[in-house]
Amino acid sequence: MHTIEDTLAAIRPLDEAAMRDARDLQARLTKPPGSLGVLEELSVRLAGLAGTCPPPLPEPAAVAVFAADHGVHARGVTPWPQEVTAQMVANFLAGGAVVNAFARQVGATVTVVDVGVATALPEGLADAPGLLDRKIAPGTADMTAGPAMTPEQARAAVETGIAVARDLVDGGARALLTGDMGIANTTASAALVAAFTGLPPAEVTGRGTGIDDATHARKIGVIEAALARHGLTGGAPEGADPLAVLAAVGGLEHAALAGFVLGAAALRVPVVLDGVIAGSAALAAAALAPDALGACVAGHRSVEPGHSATVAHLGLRPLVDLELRLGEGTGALLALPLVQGAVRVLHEVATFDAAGVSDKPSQV
Ligand SMILES: O=C(O)c1ccc[n+]([C@@H]2O[C@H](COP(=O)([O-])O)[C@@H](O)[C@H]2O)c1
Ligand SMILES: Cc1cc2nc[nH]c2cc1C
Repeated sequence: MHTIEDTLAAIRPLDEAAMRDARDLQARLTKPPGSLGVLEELSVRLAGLAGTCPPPLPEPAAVAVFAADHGVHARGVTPWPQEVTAQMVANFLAGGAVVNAFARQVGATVTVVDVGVATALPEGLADAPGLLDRKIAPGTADMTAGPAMTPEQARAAVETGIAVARDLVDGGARALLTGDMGIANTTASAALVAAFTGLPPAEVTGRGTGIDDATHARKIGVIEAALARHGLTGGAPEGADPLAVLAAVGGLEHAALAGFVLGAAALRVPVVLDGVIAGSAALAAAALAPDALGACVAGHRSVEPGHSATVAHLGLRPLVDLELRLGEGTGALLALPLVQGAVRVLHEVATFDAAGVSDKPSQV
């Protein structure tokens, strides 16, 4: 059993010597210095994470799609019925969702982790390969009426995420990707972003799967009410326990994703984050262990305003910006070849010396 405490204790800063080696190597490769832009800094960071240069290629890759339902669904924050969470889990297991298509495109595996789906899965799916039944509760409670999770549920969900990260790495994965499925989870995400960044709900609440102006206004009001209920208006107070914030307004998938990020960081394996759900979970992970950010790569920039606020707060730069707002892990999967390419350069590109290429431009 890997507890939160063990995992936090194992998370260390990036290795400075490996990063120096990577910067030095980048400068000697047959390309103008800096010409790979953001990918150069990414390769340096992944060397620091691995503690060696070049770092291992981030492959094979594994997506974990954490699925759960939300009590706040009852407040009318999304047009979609709650049953769609279970129906999409069935679709993932049948290989018919966008996450499956994108995973096949890049050779990643998809593991669906039920941490809190409220509706029973269709007959015969309980034993499906690719499904982990780790249900902690049949959805959260309504965050406007009380805490979404008990402290025990929040802890169990974080430790489930840690265990899933460890099991995937034990199974050979060298890149972890976050995925999520949960009708109404953009409400919990926006509440977490507001709590961890201190920004007002009106600035960080988006339209999720697609909602009209009236529903959007109601969603903001619901988040304001939840924050007020839990003493989080204007942001969590200085010194607040991040686990308590997760329990107050988060989802079971958010807590599990926070654990997944912490688990990846403790194992020094890169974790490519998807959109606003993963981002809001990463805020919780970073509040628990700031050095966990060293393992995080922002795969893409989601349309959700709370996601831009999150990556700005965390100092992460999304690799892909395609106006996506799907979730499931789709944005992380699209970014994976960029992450792999960044590292492959350190393994395969010739140095000026070795290739006999002049390493200085002639003076003009
Ligand atoms: O990843 C994102 O940034 C993202 C943005 C908008 C929607 N989603 C997905 O849409 C679902 C939640 O939307 P909603 O409107 O029901 O809160 C959930 O299953 C998410 O995976 C995901
Ligand atoms: C159809 C559908 C697919 C999804 N995938 C992630 N969130 C989703 C929400 C809906 C509604």
